[in-house]
Amino acid sequence: MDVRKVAILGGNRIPFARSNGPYASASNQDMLTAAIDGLVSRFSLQGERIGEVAAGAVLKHARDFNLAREAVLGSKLSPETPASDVQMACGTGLQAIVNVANKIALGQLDSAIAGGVDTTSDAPLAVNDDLRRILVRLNSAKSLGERLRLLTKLRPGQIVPEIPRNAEPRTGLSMGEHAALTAKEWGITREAQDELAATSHQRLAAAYDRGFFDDLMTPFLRLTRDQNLRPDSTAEKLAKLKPVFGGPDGTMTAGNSTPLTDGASTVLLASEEWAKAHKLPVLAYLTFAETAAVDYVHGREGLLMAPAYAVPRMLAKAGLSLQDFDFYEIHEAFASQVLATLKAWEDPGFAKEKLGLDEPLGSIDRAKLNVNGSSLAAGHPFAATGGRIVATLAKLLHEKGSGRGLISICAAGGQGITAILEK
Ligand SMILES: CC(=O)CC(=O)SCCNC(=O)CCNC(=O)[C@H](O)C(C)(C)COP(=O)(O)OP(=O)(O)OC[C@H]1O[C@@H](n2cnc3c(N)ncnc32)[C@H](O)[C@@H]1OP(=O)(O)O
Repeated sequence: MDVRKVAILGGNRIPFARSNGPYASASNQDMLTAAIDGLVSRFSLQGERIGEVAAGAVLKHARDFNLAREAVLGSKLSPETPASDVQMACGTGLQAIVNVANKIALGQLDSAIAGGVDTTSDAPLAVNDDLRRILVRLNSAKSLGERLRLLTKLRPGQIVPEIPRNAEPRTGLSMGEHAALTAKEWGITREAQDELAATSHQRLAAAYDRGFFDDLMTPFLRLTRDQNLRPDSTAEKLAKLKPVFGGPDGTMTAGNSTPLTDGASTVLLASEEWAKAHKLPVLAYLTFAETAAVDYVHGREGLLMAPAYAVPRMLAKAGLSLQDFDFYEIHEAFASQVLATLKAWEDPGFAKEKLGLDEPLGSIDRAKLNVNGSSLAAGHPFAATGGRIVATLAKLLHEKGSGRGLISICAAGGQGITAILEK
């Protein structure tokens, strides 16, 4: 069977909002539907039966058991468009894109929309296990007596809801606390983290100023730009913030960590034939992808270091070196995570002991890293980050007219997902 090329035709996102800000009353469904409808109007897809929509959210209400399908039904796409949910923590958006890309490559789909959404404002609250069991049984109780018997089992302590923590269930540590351990292990300085964060804000602001996002974004609830963006960020200003992870001597602050964010993103992918039939230019092709997972539970590796393993595997399959790229899109979960990953790739010991390589991957040209800013400035609505990055990189390659870009995204659960886009 011939494997077909997978074309990226465009992306769309709503501006990202800070948690409990302008999108506080919006649900995942509202935001994902808006991100899909932005693509629909930009690419004239009203009533179109797309091959498949794949999307997901990290924090999901029970009512959203197939969030992607509900968003399709709320959108202007044909209601005959199939849809499925994907979950890989912060890798969700890119995993959804890779899933449909593989189906396009195999000829199972001609067109697809993939993406993700998250809201920490509308996070689902869980109820105590005992209370849940009682409520489920109450729902099917056959008599008043049975209902009363069940209600007498309720205890006041069971009524308090459980608020989801941004923490790893197997260690109890938050992602920030995990990242702080890795920052210490790799000797990542506060200055380097603040410098990276300031650059992210300055580059995102410059990209807005030159209209880069004009055809990648649809305003939502009156927000027209990422709310977290502070164009006047400098390393000097960031140096004044107090540590939030890693104790009083920690190097991680609210400025060099991603904020809790609400938002959604989508990407339109297709076969070359479908793109041609719809007279749509191809921005870039998705050519390789890889996933990796690390054992952070027993302390063998840092929670967010899996991309450091996925990238060398992907490069080996692609026959490329780390330096063979025009753009590097490394998701800035925390500035320290990006810097630890870059340091690992430069380290001969890591190459030998962890990757089984004779030589380290080497360093990258930092001028090519996150050239239009990344998650520290834009914010990070977990599952929406993959779509933001793919849409940004595809457009960068289209503007350049040729070249290759590398994507690297760390995810909770000790996982990582990476991809290569080419023009
Ligand atoms: C999920 C996966 O699978 C993988 C991943 O991506 S891991 C990453 C997941 N994401 C996270 O874990 C989110 C981590 N972030 C957080 O928990 C919170 O944002 C945080 C604890 C870091 C900070 O929360 P907060 O205290 O509410 O932040 P916030 O009030 O906005 O900022 C604190 C201060 O810093 C200042 N500040 C923030 N950014 C700044 C900047 N760029 N320049 C100057 N000042 C800044 C704010 O103005 C504020 O100052 P004041 O106290 O004087 O008002």
